[in-house]
Amino acid sequence: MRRVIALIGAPGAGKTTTGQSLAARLGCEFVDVDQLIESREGRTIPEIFLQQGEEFFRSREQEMTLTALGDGDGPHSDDMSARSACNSDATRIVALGGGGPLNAAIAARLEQVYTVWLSVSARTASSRVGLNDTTRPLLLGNVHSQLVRMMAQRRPAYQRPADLVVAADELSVDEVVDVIVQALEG
Ligand SMILES: Nc1ncnc2c1ncn2[C@@H]1O[C@H](COP(=O)(O)OP(=O)(O)OP(=O)(O)O)[C@@H](O)[C@H]1O
Ligand SMILES: O=C(O)C1=C[C@@H](O)[C@@H](O)[C@H](O)C1
Ligand SMILES: [Mg+2]
Repeated sequence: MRRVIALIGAPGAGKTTTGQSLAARLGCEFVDVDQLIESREGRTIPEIFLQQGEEFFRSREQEMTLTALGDGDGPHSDDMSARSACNSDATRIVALGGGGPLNAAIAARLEQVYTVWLSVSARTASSRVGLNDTTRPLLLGNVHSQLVRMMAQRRPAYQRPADLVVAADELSVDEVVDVIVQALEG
């Protein structure tokens, strides 16, 4: 049976970067849900928010996330341009969008896969996304204060499904991958 490892956490936590690196280390498939949505929609996430609003984005996010987290037999493989080359189809790494775990259907599915919460402080997240980020519609304005508010609100949704919590403030990408691999082997 296919093993799915889901990476969750705030914007800037490192889901995409860590997911790519973990997939390379394990030699397996990688899917980034944000990239999948952009590729399926043929436009960027800020464009989707601007043109059709957050509600539309969230419904696409639910659909794409459930597809990515699916049981491995779904129609995912051939048309997921965001996946990386892999030499094993036993495992798939899925990096969710930052808001994915707030959705009830996604939260339920996260209970059935191995979920890793990349936990960082708002300070770390804002230094990583940059104070003038324009690619994340929910952070427009004061990035740091938006992240403080968002992360306080989301903490339970990240905590609940997590099989592994990686406190990633002080860790390099390689070190985060080491922690995950050790937990998977342990
Ligand atoms: N452990 C780390 N140490 C230092 N920099 C990191 C680490 N993880 C990620 N980064 C850097 O932080 C930035 C944000 O990382 P990334 O895009 O992977 O975050 P994300 O969780 O996918 O964010 P989003 O939810 O917005 O997609 C990137 O520039 C990345 O190189
Ligand atoms: O935190 C969020 O709600 C979001 C994070 C990004 O990954 C994107 O999914 C989108 O910008 C929304
Ligand atoms: Mg990302």
